[in-house]
Amino acid sequence: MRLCVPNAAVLGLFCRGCLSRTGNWTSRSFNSLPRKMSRWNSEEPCSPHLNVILSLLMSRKQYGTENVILSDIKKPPPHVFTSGPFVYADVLDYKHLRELIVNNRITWLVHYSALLSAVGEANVALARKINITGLHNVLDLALENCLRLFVPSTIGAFGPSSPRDPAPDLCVQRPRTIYGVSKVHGELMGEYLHHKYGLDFRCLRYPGVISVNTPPGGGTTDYAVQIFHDALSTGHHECYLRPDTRLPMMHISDCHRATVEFMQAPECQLSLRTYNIAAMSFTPEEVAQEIRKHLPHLKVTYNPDSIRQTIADSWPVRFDDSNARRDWGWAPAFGIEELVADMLRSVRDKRTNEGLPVS
Ligand SMILES: NC(=O)c1ccc[n+]([C@@H]2O[C@H](COP(=O)([O-])OP(=O)(O)OC[C@H]3O[C@@H](n4cnc5c(N)ncnc54)[C@H](O)[C@@H]3O)[C@@H](O)[C@H]2O)c1
Ligand SMILES: C[C@@H](O)[C@H](N)C(=O)O
Repeated sequence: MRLCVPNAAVLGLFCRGCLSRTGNWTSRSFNSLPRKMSRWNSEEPCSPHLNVILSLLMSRKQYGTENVILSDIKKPPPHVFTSGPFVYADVLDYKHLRELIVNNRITWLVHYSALLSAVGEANVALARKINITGLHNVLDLALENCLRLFVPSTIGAFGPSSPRDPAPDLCVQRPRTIYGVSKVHGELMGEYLHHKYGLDFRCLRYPGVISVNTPPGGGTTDYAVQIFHDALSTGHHECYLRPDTRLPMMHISDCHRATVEFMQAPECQLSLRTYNIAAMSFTPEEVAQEIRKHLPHLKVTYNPDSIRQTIADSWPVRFDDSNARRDWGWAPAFGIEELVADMLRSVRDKRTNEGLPVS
């Protein structure tokens, strides 16, 4: 049995076997790297993405190393490569994806590959290709091979005309980014194929995900990861959002647990195919204040970037996740205090292990 988690802009996992029947999960990440990640990704060509890597490693613990196949178009770091099956897979290469699914008897597919919000605006044609054409490939293959398919959506699937505080599961969705448009398209296509052909499509709208292993991927919420690295290196963070910009956020371990719990939930418990999940909402100033409880010297200056500020201003400030809580028992473990303490500990350990100074 194998679970495959393709990296939809983040993760690609293939899973051998059906979780519900066998308890085995195989994951693969299908990550295709935009040729021009320019200002966001340039210095981290080989870094693991938070969601993908962590999810994969944890999934492997739970479902068996050989049962989760990770994939990407980027070379993985050594510890990922040696942790279990890893294959090259481009979400735009339909024939190769099909070969991987057939040859490995994949039963679950987690599709993380995508270009995120800010980098998508910088390269709309590529974002359209990866986020929409890549998704169509994955949907077709899931249907053809009776796979259970997970595709993450995002707070970015909402726009300025959506209710923002809180945003419910079902409401007006008119996002103003190609990223958001592609995510709404994914939600609707998956739900259509579920209702028309019985595809076991499952989708969670993630808040901004925070992890020590996640390098900036060109998202609007990237600052909430970078601030921890800056706090422990230079002690100064320059934020590209205004200090009062409130956005929903989540610790990676809650994000991963939500995904696994949702994938394991019996179909009869699901009243929706796309759910919001929430944990906390904070502003740059609030997270800086919480960090200062541990590192009083942290200095934050603000230099709003018009593209990312406009995107953030169009997104929800809070998510209503009451349907996920009611239907399949979703409950986050991390609030802002726990998140900040854990991130500072993890970033400190990472820097120490890499021989870097810690401020
Ligand atoms: N990180 C977050 O805060 C967040 C929030 C909400 C939703 N999500 C969703 O989670 C998923 C992962 O996000 P992330 O933060 O890890 O993004 P990321 O930018 O860090 O990773 C994207 C991955 O996609 C891969 N990729 C790009 N083109 C590909 C192709 N042609 N074939 C295969 N792989 C390709 C890249 O190599 C990269 O590893 C995305 O679908 C994103 O929309 C992320
Ligand atoms: C929110 C999410 O989808 C992603 N982190 C972004 O900012 O684009």
